[in-house]
Amino acid sequence: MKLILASQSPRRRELLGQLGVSFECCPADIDETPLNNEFPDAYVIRMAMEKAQVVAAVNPSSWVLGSDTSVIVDGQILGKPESKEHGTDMLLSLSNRTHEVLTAVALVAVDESNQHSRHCLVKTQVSFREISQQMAEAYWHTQEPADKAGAYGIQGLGGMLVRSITGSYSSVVGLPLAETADLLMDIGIKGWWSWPQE
Ligand SMILES: Cc1cn([C@H]2C[C@H](O)[C@@H](COP(=O)(O)OP(=O)(O)OP(=O)(O)O)O2)c(=O)[nH]c1=O
Repeated sequence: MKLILASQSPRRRELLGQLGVSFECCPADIDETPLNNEFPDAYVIRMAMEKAQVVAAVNPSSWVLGSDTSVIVDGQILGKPESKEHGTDMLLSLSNRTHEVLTAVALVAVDESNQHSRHCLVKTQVSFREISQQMAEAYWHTQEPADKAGAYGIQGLGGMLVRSITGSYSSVVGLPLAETADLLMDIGIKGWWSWPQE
């Protein structure tokens, strides 16, 4: 069965490519507003499922992979920043402490009237150095934080903010590779681990 990545994120495309699977991309446009009092775990799983479901609905008999990454601090869900002030405030709220990055991955397939699905949730702890107001503003002006949850990118200039990480690096960047490979193996999609050895 065909695999479709329900994402517009170049990082997710690159990460999924690292598994050596064949896939197409189709962005999923959904409302990413958390529900009232929605717990972070439930929120990211719901987002990943909805992204996969909207694309699966118009692509029957394909497996569709949706994913969502959010930064959690003091129980608050930090998505992507909406303005410079929002972005710098987000970053400063992460200064000199540890936060959690949650990434959910969902696989959905629709055939006739049945929906098949499975998902996983990966939690990673990230500890930041102290960040000054001046540093937060300078980082905002690099344009790197604008499209990233928590207003930073561990894989870019934002890497110098990170003192330590416990968990999955690829999950922080947007797609946990080991866990995604587990889900794909489970539905029989082959990656580089199945390539011929000649
Ligand atoms: C914390 C962190 C997040 N991110 C990114 C991963 C996600 O792409 C993004 C969080 O937003 P998401 O809503 O998870 O994803 P997206 O809108 O970029 O893509 P799509 O919904 O189409 O799949 O933040 C990094 O690239 N580096 C980081 O260090």
